This record gives sequence, C-alpha cells and structure tokens, in this order.
Amino acid sequence: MNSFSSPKAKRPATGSNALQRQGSSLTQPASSLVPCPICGKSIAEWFVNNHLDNECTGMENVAESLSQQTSGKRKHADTVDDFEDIDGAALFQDNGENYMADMNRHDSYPSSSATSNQQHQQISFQSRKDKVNAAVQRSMPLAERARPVSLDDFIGQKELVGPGGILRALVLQDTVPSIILWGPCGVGKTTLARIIAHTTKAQFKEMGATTHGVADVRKAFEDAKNLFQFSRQRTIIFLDEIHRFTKSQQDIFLPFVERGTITLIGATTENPSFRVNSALLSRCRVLTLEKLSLKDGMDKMIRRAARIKWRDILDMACEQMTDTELATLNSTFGQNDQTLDEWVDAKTNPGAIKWLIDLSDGDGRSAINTLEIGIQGLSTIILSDDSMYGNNQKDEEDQAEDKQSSGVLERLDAAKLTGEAVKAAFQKTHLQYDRQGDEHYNLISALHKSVRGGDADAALYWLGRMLVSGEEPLYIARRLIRMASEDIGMADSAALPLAVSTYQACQMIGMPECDVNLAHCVAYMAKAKKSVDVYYAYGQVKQTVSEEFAYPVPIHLRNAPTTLMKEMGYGDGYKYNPLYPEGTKVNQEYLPRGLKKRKFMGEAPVMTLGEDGEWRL
Ligand SMILES: Nc1ncnc2c1ncn2[C@@H]1O[C@H](COP(=O)(O)OP(=O)(O)OP(=O)(O)O)[C@@H](O)[C@H]1O
Repeated sequence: MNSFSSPKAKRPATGSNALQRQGSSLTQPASSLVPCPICGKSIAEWFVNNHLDNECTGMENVAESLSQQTSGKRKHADTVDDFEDIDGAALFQDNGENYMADMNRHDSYPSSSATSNQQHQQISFQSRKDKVNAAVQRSMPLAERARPVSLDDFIGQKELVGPGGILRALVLQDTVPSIILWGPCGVGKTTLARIIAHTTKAQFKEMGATTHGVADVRKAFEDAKNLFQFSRQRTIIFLDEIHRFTKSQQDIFLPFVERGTITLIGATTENPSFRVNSALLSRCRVLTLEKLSLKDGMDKMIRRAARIKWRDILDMACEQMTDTELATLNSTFGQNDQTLDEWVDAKTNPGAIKWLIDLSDGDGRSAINTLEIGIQGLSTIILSDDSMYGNNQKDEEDQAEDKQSSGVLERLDAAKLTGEAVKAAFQKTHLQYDRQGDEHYNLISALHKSVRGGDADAALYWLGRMLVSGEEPLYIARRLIRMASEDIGMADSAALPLAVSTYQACQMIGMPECDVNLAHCVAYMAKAKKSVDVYYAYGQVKQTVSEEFAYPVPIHLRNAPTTLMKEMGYGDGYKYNPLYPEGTKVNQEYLPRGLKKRKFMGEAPVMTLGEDGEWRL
C-alpha cells in the first residue's frame, strides 16, 4: 500500500478523480443543463427533481456555477459558504442514497497538460444538511453503526445461522417461533433479533427490561393481540435482558405466547433455567450463542467497523485540508491502482486486530468500542491545529510552501492503529467501564471473594482496579466492614475494628492517601483466619423467625419490674449466673419452649474431601 507523498514533493495532478466519500467516487457527473418546466431557469439535468421539490428557489447559483463550468469560463462562488447557503442544493439522489455533490471549482480551467503554475484543484463541498447528517452519524456508537443488517455480515453462531443452521431457515422463511437467545455480552443476540426484524413481514417491536417497565410490555402484548385480531398481522416482540423481569412478572407474557399470535424473542446473558419462568421456558426454544472468535471472522467484523471510523476521520480531515492537499489526495487515488477501501484497511495494522480479538474475550461490542477509542485517539493527533505551521525550525522557503499545506494530510498519512494503541485504548475503556453498571458489582464481588479465599495478592489487585477507575473509597470500606463479620467473624474479631477504622480513615483523609489504608485492611483481612459461624447462625435465626411461630419469652427470663409482675411469676426460677461457681454452666434454658435445644452456632455446613477426590457437603 502506497502512502501519500508529501504535498511538498508532489505536484497536483490533472486527473479528474474526486475523493470518494462514503465509499463511492464522487466525481461530478457531466451535467447537461435543461430548462425548468416551471420557472424556465437552466438547471443541471440531475438536479431538476430537487429543484422542483424546493419550489424553484435558491438554485440559481448551482445552475450558474455549473453553466460557467461547462462553458469553461472562470467563475466560482466567492466562499465555501456561498455554496453552503444554497442549503441542500448540492444533494442529489443516487440509487436511493444521498450523496454530496462534489462541486468542481477551478482557479484556472483544467488542462490535460498542467504545468507547475497550472493547478487543477478539486474541492469537495458538503451541504449543511449533509454535514449535520454526517455529524449525527459520527455521534452514534461505532458498534451500532457497524451492526450487520443481514445474515451475510453476521459472524459466528454457525450452528444457528450458518448453512443448514436451525435458525437460518426459520429466518429466511419468516417462521421464527418464540425463542430465548442465551449468550454472553456482545455476541449478536440483539443483532440477530434486528436481522429478523429486517426480514420478517410481521410487525417488530423492540423492548428492554432496562428501558421498559412491566406495564409497557403488557401494553405492547395487548396491542399486538389487537392487531392480530383486526388485521391478522403477527407481531414479534424482542425483549432484551428478559432475565431482569422477575419470574412472576414473566407470567404476564405467558398467555400471549401460548396463543401463538405473538412471537417472543427474549435475550439473556443469564442461564434461562434459573432466570426464566419455567412455564415460559417450556413454550420457547432456547438457542445458545457462543463467544466470538477469530475462527468466526472477528477480524472481518473489526475491519468493517474500522472502515467506517477511518472514513469519518478522512471526511473530517478533508474539511481541514488546503486545496493543494485535496488535489494531492485526489491525484494519489487517481494515479495508484488502489481503492479507498484498501487505503482505509491499511490504516489498521494486523497486530491491532489481533489485540482487539484477544482483549475482547469474544465480545464484539467490546472489540469495536476499543477500536473506536483507538482510532479516536489518533484523530486528535491528525486533526489538531497545534502543528499547522508550528515548526519554528523551518526555513523561509519551507514556511512559504507550508502555506499550501495544513499538515493534516501528512498526519493522516502517518497515522496507523497499532497493537500498542489498541492496548492503551483497551486500558482506557476498561477502566472507564469498571466504574459502571455490572462491572462495578463484578469488581467488588471479585474483591470480596479474593478476601474470603485468602488470596491477598488478588484482593489487592481488585482493590487497585476499583480505586484506579475512580471507585468511591467509602463504598469499598463499607464492604470491608461487612466482610469483617461475614467472613472472618469470631476467628479474628480484630478485623471488625480495623475495618471500621479504615472507614474513618477514608473519611478523614480521602483519596489518594486513603488507598493505603484500604490496602492495609484488605491484606489483613485476606490473611486473617476465617469463620462464617456467626454469619451462618444468624442466617438460620432470620429464617426461623420469619418461618416459625413467634414463641413467647419463657417466664423465668422475663423482666419483673413491678410487684404485680412478680406476683404473676415473671422471673421465677431464673438462676443468676454469677452466683454459681461456673456461671455459664448453670443448667438453664434460654430458648423458648418451641425451640428447646435448637442449635444455630457451629452448624455451618463444611465440605469434606471424598476418597474419589470430590468435595461433598
Ligand atoms: N455475530 C456478530 N456479527 C457481527 N457483528 C456482531 C456480532 N455480534 C456482535 N456484533 C457487533 O457487536 C455489537 C453488539 O452486539 P449485540 O448488541 O448484538 O450484542 P448482544 O449479544 O445483544 O449483547 P448484550 O447482551 O450485551 O446486549 C453489534 O452492534 C455489532 O456491531
């Protein structure tokens, strides 16, 4: 893959290739002018429909500029804004897509034998509308923009959607039954549902347990039922994260799914046997999706996404380029037999793709998010202004030539997404990700389990991950107080005051200083002896209290502050322990009669290692 030669060294060429935007070459079509049937003005043939749609207003500049261009006279709009002000005028329809018309502006008319002082410059203009559309597109997450809309671009899950896969035929025949898609994050559950939406004749409705309440879902089911009754039109309801509805909430879907008039596609990352109502489960087929891999074509998925992002950067870079740079860009593509796709592909090193696959752990979204952050990082270098004319070491001649150049093209040319850049981007996204949603809970859970397992190194690592990602230290300290009683308990009662002191230390000195207080406490607790006796016993007590009869307090344990109470026998028979030589050994019942001799402490179950090497309760 050739790169652009430096604008300084390259003479703008006379080729007529304009820079391709959005993947197709946008050379201005040869325009013949025709009279408008309404206003009579001369309008480019390809533009007549837009002109009529816009009630024959504001199009004169276009017609004029084109007419000047075709007649070979020197004439152009004074500024780029002149063109932009004819908002929408530069739009034309091509195969159903809006493309930006590339208005050719010539300081001197192009000649096939351009000399050093005859420059043919092709300059791309975007209408304001296009710019807004492009900006809106750019603001969407890359993973969303790269989401395939057909099975052809969907990777992996061959068992389901590959040739002969069970789901493939059902999708193509539009006979998808109610299903639950079960698989880890970012493997294509939502994507698959949306592909079904694209292919089915049924109405498709997408809902999610995080965005819709159970009442919304019930209403959607009711609406779907009515639609079917009135028009026989089926509805497919896609319910993302179905496991977040409780099993009793899931009961609501049951009658609708049962009648078969509504197709439910549920998606879940949790094992449906535990998280989906069994009655619903028996009416849906569970389809399992696997993590994505290189074998599945993750590299192709990443390349598709990378193309989209690099084209964004290229578009933005074009807006900052000088005429000379644009001409260089145009001529580079014209002179070399390389397509824009090849050029874009070469901007992402194979090493970067390998790292993206390795680090994403089979999660397509994570791979594309990291890719996006990586390319975004490079774009700040490519598009920044600081090096525009910034090298003070350059001699005067250089500086004069530099005015032909914004430097953007050179920086764009040099930029490549490498494995190192991917690792840095992953680090950044991951640490940001750590603070949010499930990952926040996953990390505290990993910390808690490492302490419980006595692995001080792992516990310190998870603590570090939380703190570096900006976790609130008091949140961690509160959890340590809980661990001190839950996991260490009576085996080392010093853990509780240490945890409480750690909480106070965090309150007193805050971050970053309190990190070492937390580390001290975490390491101590990981190494401390453990006992869940109290924790387990108290769990049994709570269960007993909630499930069993509220037995009265035995009469001998009752307080007798008044004479009447004494006469009623309160406190009778109570043995005051200190009066006895071995006080606590006094034979006296403290539990109510219904729970006599009930044991809570010392009852925590313990696994034993069998002769076959298996642990059993
Ligand atoms: N099998 C796939 N083929 C192509 N692209 C994929 C695939 N799986 C995921 N992607 C990419 O990752 C993004 C996220 O995928 P999707 O939303 O389908 O994941 P999901 O399994 O529904 O995840 P979650 O459970 O987190 O919602 C998609 O927008 C797409 O860009």
